[in-house]
Amino acid sequence: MTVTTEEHTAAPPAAPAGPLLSIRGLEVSYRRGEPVLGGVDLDARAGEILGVIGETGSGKTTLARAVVGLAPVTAGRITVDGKDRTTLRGRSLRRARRTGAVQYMFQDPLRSLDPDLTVRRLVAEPLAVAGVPREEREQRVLTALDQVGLDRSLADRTPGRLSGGQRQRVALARAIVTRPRLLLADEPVSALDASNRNHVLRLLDGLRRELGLAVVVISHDLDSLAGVADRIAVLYRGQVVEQGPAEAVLTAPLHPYSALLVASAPSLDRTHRTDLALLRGPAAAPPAASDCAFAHRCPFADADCAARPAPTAHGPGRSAACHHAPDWRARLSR
Ligand SMILES: Nc1ncnc2c1ncn2[C@@H]1O[C@H](COP(=O)(O)OP(=O)(O)OP(=O)(O)O)[C@@H](O)[C@H]1O
Repeated sequence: MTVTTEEHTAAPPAAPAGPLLSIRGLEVSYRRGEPVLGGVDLDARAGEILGVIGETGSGKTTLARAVVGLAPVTAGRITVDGKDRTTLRGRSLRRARRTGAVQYMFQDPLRSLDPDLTVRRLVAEPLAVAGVPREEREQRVLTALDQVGLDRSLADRTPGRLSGGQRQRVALARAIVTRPRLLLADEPVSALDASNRNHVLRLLDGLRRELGLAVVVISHDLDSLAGVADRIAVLYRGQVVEQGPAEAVLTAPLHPYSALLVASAPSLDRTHRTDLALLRGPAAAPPAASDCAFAHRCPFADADCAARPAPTAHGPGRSAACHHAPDWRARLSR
């Protein structure tokens, strides 16, 4: 599949010195609830794919929604291209959304695409919202369809007459048609079969390279992030417990929870299969009151784990929030 950039002949904008997306100390609480995100720090650079992995309910969707101003941020700061988005309200928030510089691809394309609109209109909609002149829209729509490998002959179909993979491409075309700087893709392949999954992941890979996009791919499935993410952040109960280069996280996880995910992923486990029994086994006896999100499930928890572990650097761009990150692995072989 080719990803064309007919209209994007200009080189992608030079990558800014800092990250395109920067999240610091992000807290989100829904009304009367416990914080769903409790102090998240994350960065994504232009041209990079950041994978965010976590089990159901860990706060992945909330994280993406917070970036686009759809979740109640109670503390922290989110900047995109150096501009603070957490302070945007009312008209300035609507104006920022309309530009389409940050795009959020919803989890379920069947539910997020209006069933009565044709592909042409669905993809043109964000352009109309962004104020792109009508006469430019048709060409931009066709270019976006080409970019996601969707045959132009499908432009007059409605979502109900498309396959799951085609619908996901329509959602992707809608997301890139405004030439965003940042794309948040929420479970973009979870509803697809293996072949379509690979196509969509390759598309994301091509698009971020050719358009210089920062892409955040949210997934509960480590296998689908493995081939595409440059870096991976592991979310557990609203906290980033580990982040780092994908290869490092996947081959030598520093947090026991990441290790459990890696050892459980069918196509990933290479060396840690024997760890699984211990990692899945009964928790140690964590302190009665522990601020570590994982202590209640952790086979290595002890008195040290009463306090919440601060994310500690373990090399460039690598951190883990675990008191025992340096030593738990040694205990596996005992
Ligand atoms: N609008 C809301 N109001 C109240 N609670 C919410 C709301 N949206 C999400 N939550 C709660 O926040 C927590 C995190 O939900 P979120 O959807 O962010 O998790 P997730 O990791 O994306 O899960 P999944 O993989 O199942 O989509 C859950 O406990 C959920 O019930």
